[in-house]
Amino acid sequence: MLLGVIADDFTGATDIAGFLVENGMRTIQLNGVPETELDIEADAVVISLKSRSCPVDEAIDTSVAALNWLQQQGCQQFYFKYCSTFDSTSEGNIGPVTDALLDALNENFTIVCPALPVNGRTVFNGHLFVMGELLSDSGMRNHPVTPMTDSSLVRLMDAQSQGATGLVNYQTIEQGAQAVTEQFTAIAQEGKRYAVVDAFNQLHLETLGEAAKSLTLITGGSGLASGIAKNWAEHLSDQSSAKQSGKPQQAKTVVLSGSCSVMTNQQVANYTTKAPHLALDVKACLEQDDYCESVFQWVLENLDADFAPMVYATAEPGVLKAIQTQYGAQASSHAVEQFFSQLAHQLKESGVQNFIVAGGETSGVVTQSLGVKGFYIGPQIAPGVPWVKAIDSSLSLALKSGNFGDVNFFETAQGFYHD
Ligand SMILES: Nc1ncnc2c1ncn2[C@@H]1O[C@H](COP(=O)(O)OP(=O)(O)O)[C@@H](O)[C@H]1O
Ligand SMILES: O=C(O)[C@@H](O)C(=O)COP(=O)(O)O
Repeated sequence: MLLGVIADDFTGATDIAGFLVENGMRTIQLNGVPETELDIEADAVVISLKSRSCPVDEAIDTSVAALNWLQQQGCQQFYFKYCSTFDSTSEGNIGPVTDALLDALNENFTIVCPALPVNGRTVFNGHLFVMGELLSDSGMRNHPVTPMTDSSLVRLMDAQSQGATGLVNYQTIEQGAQAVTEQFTAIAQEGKRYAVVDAFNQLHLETLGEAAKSLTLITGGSGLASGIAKNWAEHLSDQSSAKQSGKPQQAKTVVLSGSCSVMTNQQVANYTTKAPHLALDVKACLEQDDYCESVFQWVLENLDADFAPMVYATAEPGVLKAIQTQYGAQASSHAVEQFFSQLAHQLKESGVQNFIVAGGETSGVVTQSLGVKGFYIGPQIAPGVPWVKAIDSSLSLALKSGNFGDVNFFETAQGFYHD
């Protein structure tokens, strides 16, 4: 095993796993740190955690446990994968986890690279942009769990971490990998532990990948994965069969959407014109014991429609705010997550095999309730969203990050089935 990835949520994990596979690495994704011995044949292993918004101590403990396991498997380089929109709570888990991983590895320097230009996430002079808008002006300012109101990565990292942060801007990156590596050394010599790196196109990421070759720990979004995978090219064998094992089969399918992101709102609105759909009643989730049972029955009645039935909690910012004011942000999001967890479990028991899920946190609870230990990575439905197939059952999942995919995503995903 060459590369070990620690991802802070489930959609984030499938996102980077998809890019590693696309770039020739045989990749397996595991849900949490395995408790038993696993016989794995892979170039890269991605461990998905649910550590983006949990308490800091828990995020540190699970991340370091994942690192230890990956070290035991012989991994030589480690990648802490977080969101391309740097999603973190006000206290922040990205800084503390980065510090803990550096300490555990006995290293004193790493980079901070959330850029994912193919999905409109770019970094310019240390500021993060989403589709051309500053992060703090984008839909991310209204995120239900991790609202992002600052776009300066240097400021965010300084506020969350123990060390100081430097910047490698695009002018240096455009001079090539050698110049970037020298800048890393200069920043480290100033006593800084992290360098935020600019990147607003694929070429920047390729240069950064080359420059990061000798770093033991890399932190970032999935964009840098292609550059990192290329560094391992000479060690890789044929990997087409691994991609084949991740393909979904024609089977009963359901769409579950627990994301309130801007793109998911558009995708849900579009899909309601084509497929049976049911909007979740958050009040009923919180107060009515038999609510899940009634939604479950509705799904069963609609499984034979041309397009899979969709249950969604997805709401526009105004509606979401009203719900959060009435019931509390934490209580309502917890109730919605618990609802999807229970519903997914019941649907699996009744024979549904394909789950298309929107939302990172939502994907986390659904995957856990389905009891899947790990995945083979299949074809990409959209950049950063591959179909994945359970290693221990016939379940297939499409775990979509809130803002990924185009408006037809739910429909497009169902076009990948084979008999
Ligand atoms: N209508 C709603 N009311 C309250 N909370 C909601 C609602 N819809 C979704 N949520 C919560 O918002 C969070 C969305 O996060 P997530 O699933 O990670 O989506 P994304 O990928 O868009 O960030 C989840 O915790 C979910 O339960
Ligand atoms: O990097 C990204 O944007 C994604 O991989 C990701 O982490 C998305 O998280 P959610 O928006 O919570 O799905």
